[in-house]
Amino acid sequence: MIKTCIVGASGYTGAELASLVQRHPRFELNALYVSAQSQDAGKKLGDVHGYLFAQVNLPLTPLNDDALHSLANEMDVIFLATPHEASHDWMPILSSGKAVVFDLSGAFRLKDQQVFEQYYGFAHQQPACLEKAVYGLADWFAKDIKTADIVAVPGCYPTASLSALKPLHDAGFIADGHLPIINAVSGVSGAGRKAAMASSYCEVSLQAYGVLGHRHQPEISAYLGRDVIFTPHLGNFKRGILATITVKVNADVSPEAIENAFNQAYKNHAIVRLRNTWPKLDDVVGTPHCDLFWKLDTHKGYLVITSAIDNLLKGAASQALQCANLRFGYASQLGLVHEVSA
Ligand SMILES: NC(=O)C1=CN([C@@H]2O[C@H](COP(=O)(O)OP(=O)(O)OC[C@H]3O[C@@H](n4cnc5c(N)ncnc54)[C@H](OP(=O)(O)O)[C@@H]3O)[C@@H](O)[C@H]2O)C=CC1
Ligand SMILES: CC(=O)N[C@@H](CCC(=O)OP(=O)(O)O)C(=O)O
Repeated sequence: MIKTCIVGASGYTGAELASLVQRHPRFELNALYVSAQSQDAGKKLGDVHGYLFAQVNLPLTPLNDDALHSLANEMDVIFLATPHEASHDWMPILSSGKAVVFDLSGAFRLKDQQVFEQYYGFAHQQPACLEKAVYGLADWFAKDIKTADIVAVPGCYPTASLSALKPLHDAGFIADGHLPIINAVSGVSGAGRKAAMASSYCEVSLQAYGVLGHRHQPEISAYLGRDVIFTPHLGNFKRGILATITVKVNADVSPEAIENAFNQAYKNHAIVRLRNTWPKLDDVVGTPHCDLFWKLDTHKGYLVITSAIDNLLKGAASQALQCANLRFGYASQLGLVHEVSA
């Protein structure tokens, strides 16, 4: 069994990861960590998150310097479900041994350090780790993930957006001079578990935020290979992201060609489902899937695509596990979806 630990296990994505690893046929959940100051220190994870009651009984251990140093050689896999700053600071130690590190934060996704500082508000000081980090968009970068020692698991909005746009960009269908327009709504769990005014129950009402300045815009652009307009919205529901994306396509692009491009991109990818109707959040929440559906206006040359994911699963925890599966030589969906017989 592959020895696995989760740092930041009391948070929303960390708890989902614990649940997935616990049920996985090849990974073994060995330890759960929280910060040295954690209010949840010493509690069982199943007592903190009721849905894991009697399922995950490991305690939440405060992480100290000694543990940090030993994890790198004791573990085979370390999942970091921690704030960007903590992942940034700890990565050199955690990645210095045999463990492969899968970081759910944004600390190692953007290769351009100036852009990183502009969007994350602090200077990147781990250039060697940044150089080694591979972007973990599992259904697109499997070849690189299979040999990586550090995997930067994508953000939730970039996962929804790139899954929809990459087949079109790579096929050369997107018209030059037109930026894809991404409007996406996320549930409040995207903001994490800690209390904050903006994500407080009575304060949340459907609203755009981070307009023309959200850190996921450069992430989407960097891994798509072209600029985009990205507008996130916060919705008054707990989980899920629905992204509606409008793209101007070249004049000769037919509905059949688009269908073909999506079919080619996702054949043998059980996690991405090409739907025959507009996906709803309820179709994907609690699942590792990304659901896609689209329609082309052949007269105007505009394509509208809808992409739906669970932000805590395909947008974070289950995609991290897809990456770990790939890295250890398994099918990316192992432990995430059941095989369907014909
Ligand atoms: N929520 C989402 O939809 C997504 C989140 N992400 C990213 O994943 C990471 C985790 O997100 P999420 O689970 O939502 O966050 P939460 O706020 O829910 O959880 C954060 C976890 O990290 C721990 N933590 C906080 N501060 C520190 C610290 N200084 N050192 C060590 N541990 C710390 C917390 O425990 P404690 O405070 O008890 O120590 C908690 O276990 C973040 O980087 C986030 O940006 C990525 C994609 C989607
Ligand atoms: C609703 C909400 O607040 N969502 C988060 C995105 C969560 C995510 O994908 O996390 P990374 O920070 O790891 O990129 C936000 O907009 O900041």
